[in-house]
Amino acid sequence: MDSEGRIVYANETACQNYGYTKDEFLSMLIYDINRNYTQSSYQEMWKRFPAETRFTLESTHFTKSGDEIPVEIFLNYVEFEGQAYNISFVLDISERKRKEKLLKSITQNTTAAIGEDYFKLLVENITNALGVTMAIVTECTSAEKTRLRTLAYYENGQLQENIEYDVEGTPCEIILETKKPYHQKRQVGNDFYKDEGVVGYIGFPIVSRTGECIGNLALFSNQELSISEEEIQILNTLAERASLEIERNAANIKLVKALNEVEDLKDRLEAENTYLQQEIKIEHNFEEIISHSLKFKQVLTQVEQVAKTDATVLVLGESGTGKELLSRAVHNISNRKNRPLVKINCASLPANLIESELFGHEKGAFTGAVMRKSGRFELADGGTIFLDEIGEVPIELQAKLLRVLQEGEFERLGGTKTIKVNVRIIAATNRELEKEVTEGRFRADLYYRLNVFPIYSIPLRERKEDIPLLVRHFVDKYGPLLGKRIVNIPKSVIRALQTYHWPGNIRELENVIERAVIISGTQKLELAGWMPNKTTEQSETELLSLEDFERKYILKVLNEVMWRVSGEKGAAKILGMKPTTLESRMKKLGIKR
Ligand SMILES: Nc1ncnc2c1ncn2[C@@H]1O[C@H](COP(=O)(O)OP(=O)(O)OP(=O)(O)O)[C@@H](O)[C@H]1O
Repeated sequence: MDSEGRIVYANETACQNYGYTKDEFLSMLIYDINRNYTQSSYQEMWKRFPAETRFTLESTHFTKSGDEIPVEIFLNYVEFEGQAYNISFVLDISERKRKEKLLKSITQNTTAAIGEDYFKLLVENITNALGVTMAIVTECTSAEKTRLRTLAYYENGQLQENIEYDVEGTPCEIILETKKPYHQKRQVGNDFYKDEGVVGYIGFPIVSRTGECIGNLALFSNQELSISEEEIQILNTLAERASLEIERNAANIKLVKALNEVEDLKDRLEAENTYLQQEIKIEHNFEEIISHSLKFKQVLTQVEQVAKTDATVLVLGESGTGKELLSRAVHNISNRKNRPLVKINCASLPANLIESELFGHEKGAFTGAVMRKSGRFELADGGTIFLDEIGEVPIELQAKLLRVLQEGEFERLGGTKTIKVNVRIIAATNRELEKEVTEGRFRADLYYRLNVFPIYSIPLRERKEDIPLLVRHFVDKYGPLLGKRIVNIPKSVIRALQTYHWPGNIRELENVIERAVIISGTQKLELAGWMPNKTTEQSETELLSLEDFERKYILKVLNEVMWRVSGEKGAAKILGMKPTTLESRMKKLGIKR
């Protein structure tokens, strides 16, 4: 064409593509096929000549049938016989434009998607838009960047299972090293891909905010893979977005983890709170361990010694001797005193419930487990657990208990997650554990683990010198509660109490005093009908000769039947002997009314 826009020559291909004959062309102006031009804009363009002799433009051309075709025009300035001409080579770029349009639409299609969904949509849309064989988005599995894991993988018209692979020798390796896009139009330098029939490759680095290459976006093609600058730019933008999504994913994982931790803590606090509220309702008087007997002082010294350590403590002794009181004292003067002391009475729960009480359970672990529940070990984390009546723990559960003692870990019932706790253990029992071990009811290994620091709680009958103090203590405790002011505790009362052998120990004494406070009519403590028959009774644990035992038993029966020897309700009948035999036996044993 010339400077006026007149077409002076058109070749065969132009005629074919535009649908005009050569003659028709020669009578046409450039504006007939390029409707974007006005006379002045054509002049503007022409002004670039002759300073620039060749340049490129993108525009659209119309065919004779009215189709608008996107074109790339390579303009060339020539002078011929004193005339200036522009020779344009026109390239139909419909296909490229179509792809670009599709690629642009990916940005729109994926704006709403996040995380994994974004990656999936991305590879699917890219594969379809560019007509490549497969597309992947990957992430490095470690800081060394030797392996990549796909976050989404699309091939053969569908999403594939994610894979992980070594980067060495793959084109992805080059991207990770250079942090730049890498394009192989028709010659992928990798045997593996060749085997797969891959010839074209283009990959883009996925770079984190800190400038690190954390993965890539890669396209593989079984045909030559030509790609325009614009397409490269779009793909780069998509890779940038992928980087944000990878970071969002990582942040999400952290967030979910943190949320779970918060949930766990919340559960624990709630459970701890409920537990502590129950505990507050239970009355404690551990501040006051009443004693001045030397023997008991030694016990208290032991309590002090062991409290400072984290050692497991086993408190042994008869019922009612103050084992729980001592256990609480250990906790209260230990470094864990500001964390809870969590108690569980192993005798008060059915065997199947002890496990879930101790270790907690997951939702649905058994019928009725409608919610996840933390166990007492979790509640006691950082504090102390008091396992009362440890001798009652079913043998099946003892191994699990041993594991907590040894490793500090366990799983919730129905759960697989191992929970680690830092709990100090205090166990108490009135059973002879050694005997339980020999008889196979208690695991030896658990016994040795528990028996690290045994403390023997002394029976009251072995420290009768404490009785006056204890009586005073309980009188002062119950007097105000019962609206009584008892000032005087007669020596005779104390003496009577001291002659009794107290099988129920301090708990029994406490009950007797409470009752005495109730029945005392004056400011003087009265035992009323409690003592007479029992004061002289022998200790149950005392071993007697057969003769002494016979005497004691006959006396007991005689007392029961008001000393009637013969008759239906007489002692002889109960003892299964003739009245005369009983009388002579009484005589021999020196039994008189
Ligand atoms: N030294 C003491 N001073 C004051 N009160 C005491 C003392 N020892 C025990 N008691 C009281 O006696 C009662 C029984 O004590 P505790 O429950 O500690 O005994 P235990 O040995 O754990 O009993 P069991 O084996 O039956 O569980 C509690 O009311 C406790 O407060």
